[in-house]
Amino acid sequence: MPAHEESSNPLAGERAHLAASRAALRAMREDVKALDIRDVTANWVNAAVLQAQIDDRIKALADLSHTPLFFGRLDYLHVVGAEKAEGSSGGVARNAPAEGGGGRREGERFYIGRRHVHDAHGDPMVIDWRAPVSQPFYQASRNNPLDVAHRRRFGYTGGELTAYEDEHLTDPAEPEQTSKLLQAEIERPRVGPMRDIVATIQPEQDEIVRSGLGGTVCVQGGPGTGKTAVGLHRVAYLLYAHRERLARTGTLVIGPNRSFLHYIEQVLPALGELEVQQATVEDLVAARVEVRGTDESAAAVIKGDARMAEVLRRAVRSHVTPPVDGVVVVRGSRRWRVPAYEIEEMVNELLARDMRYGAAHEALPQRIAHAVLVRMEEAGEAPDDRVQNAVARNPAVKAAVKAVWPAVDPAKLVLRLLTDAEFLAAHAEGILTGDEQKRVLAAKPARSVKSAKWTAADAVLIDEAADLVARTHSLGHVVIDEAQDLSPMQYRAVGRRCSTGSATVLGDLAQGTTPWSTRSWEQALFHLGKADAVVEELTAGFRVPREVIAYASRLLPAISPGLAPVESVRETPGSLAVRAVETAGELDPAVIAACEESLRHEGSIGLIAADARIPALAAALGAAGHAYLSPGEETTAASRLTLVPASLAKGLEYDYVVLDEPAAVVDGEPDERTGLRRLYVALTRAVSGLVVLHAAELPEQLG
Ligand SMILES: Nc1ncnc2c1ncn2[C@@H]1O[C@H](COP(=O)(O)OP(=O)(O)OP(=O)(O)O)[C@@H](O)[C@H]1O
Repeated sequence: MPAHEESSNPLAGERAHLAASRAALRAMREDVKALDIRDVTANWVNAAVLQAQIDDRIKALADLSHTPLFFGRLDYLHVVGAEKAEGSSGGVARNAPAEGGGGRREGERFYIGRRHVHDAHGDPMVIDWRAPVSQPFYQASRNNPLDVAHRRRFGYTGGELTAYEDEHLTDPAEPEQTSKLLQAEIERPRVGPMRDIVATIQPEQDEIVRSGLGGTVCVQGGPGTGKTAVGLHRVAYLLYAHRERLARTGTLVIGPNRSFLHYIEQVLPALGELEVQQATVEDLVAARVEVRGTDESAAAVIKGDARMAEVLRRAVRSHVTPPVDGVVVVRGSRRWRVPAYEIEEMVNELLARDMRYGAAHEALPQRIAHAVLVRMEEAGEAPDDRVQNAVARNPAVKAAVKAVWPAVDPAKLVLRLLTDAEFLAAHAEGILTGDEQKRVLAAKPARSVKSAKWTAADAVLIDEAADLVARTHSLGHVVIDEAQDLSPMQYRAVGRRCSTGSATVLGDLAQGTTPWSTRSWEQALFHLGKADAVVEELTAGFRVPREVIAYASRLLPAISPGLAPVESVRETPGSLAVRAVETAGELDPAVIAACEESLRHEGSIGLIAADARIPALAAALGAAGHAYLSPGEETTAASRLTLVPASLAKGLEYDYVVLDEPAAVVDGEPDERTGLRRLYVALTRAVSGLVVLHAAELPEQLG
């Protein structure tokens, strides 16, 4: 396009670049589809593997009509060095800026989007937001323009490019303004699953997203500060910057429950990342036993306490017994004897090493066999490796190992600890008080691993024991969302899944609602095995309107003294209404009326209530002819109302929230502080408006 056209009608110029980029993406896809792999693959296994990779690539190259191919543009002042321009996936979109009147080519222009697109010559048309050259799109400011003369943000309606917004960062005459496109993005109604925020990541969020793979980052942030969004974008970034390594080692996102995982599961695919596992902590540890029971909270707190790790370590090690007799191995006409004291030395040496119990169990027969071989050599024989292996498998050696260092079954071990008071006492001595021991002992001891009613906390203990026996496989990176709710033992379970990798820990101390919830991030990171992690804080709120967050923040002194309230970026006057009804009987009709009022607006509606109130409200909604969804079910334009038990509200958001009877939400928890925290979570789910309805008195802390 000629330069004069660009300057006289910028939108047309940008649309032309969009159309050309789309055509280029289509061509890239066609190229991959046309690949003929028959000649390059030697056998059908290779062919199948290659074909699967090609299919993934075709999927990744799809042009999604509702996700804009690019959302920003940077015009650099100078030519960008190759090392900065190149991300791990190769080239970058580099176009010469339209030549001005003098036709002088200066810096370079980059279009920034979700993925890399190049034209038929391999020249880039759109560059990935994760490439180093894209970072100034998020970070450049008037104070520090990072060599960017001109930043442009694009606005879309449907799939159409309809608006743009310019900042001339090096022009002192241009006044500073907040971006209307950012504001519009934040206020866009929230129908459907969680969306990516790639076009509007804020500078302090970007810093966390791009922090290196080597280190663990912990983010403390109040409701709606973008912790979940940041964690998911960080995975996408790491997969871009370290794709090969992470493809080998794997990545995992941990969330509090299934409905939450459903809510977030679309974000990574929208960013082109399909290979990230998602699970709850229960999913991770429940692979070994089926969880069918529940604990009293006092028992669960003790089982989740880090001291249990030491009890388990002692219990596992207690299986090692000093040898009484030596070993006599008979081979042919000869007998070889390894005396007890020598086996004891081997055992002591294995105990002194930082070795898994099971690995030592495997090593001991080889050590004994080696001692036998030494004797054979001394006697003039010339045994080889095969002889050593044969000796290691000799029944006498096996019997000795069984007596000295027997195999340990993790589930059986935990079952014994939880059912055999003497066994527990022997290993918990000096660690758990007598009272604590009584609390963890099962009321109705099960006979077998199969018949036991394992609880979630038991499964974590078994996982710990299993790790003492055999090292748990570590992934390359793990993101833990709503981390404040994990027990120390759960942190350990997650920590061993990233022992050789790194983690992103996301949470809010004020939203901890488990009896064992995190009191300080330093402690949590210690249990995770990442004590050297940095703790960052996010304070700008992108969800909850100012009035609503101010109301909810009245609870902070009671639930998390010392935490600063979130600074909302959203001024929405009239977003909060608190209404009292005279009698309990009037509550349900008033709640239904408030839902109907909210339904008149665009966007999703969440009716949040104490878990115990859900059946009554479900019936009332039904009687009034309103269909409703459960949390995690996707809202659509046709079906926008979700009935949310307070216990499942964490992490979710709705455009309009109707909150039923706060006192019942508080009373639904075992203690007042947990109740108020649950209420804080419920009060902070609304994007546009919150209506609080109550027949009972409001908790005084809200007063
Ligand atoms: N930079 C941003 N641009 C646009 N929207 C954003 C940005 N950051 C966060 N948001 C939006 O704000 C909302 C809240 O984000 P998110 O759920 O990640 O917050 P959170 O800190 O995890 O909240 P909670 O503590 O309640 O779980 C989401 O709708 C998210 O898309």
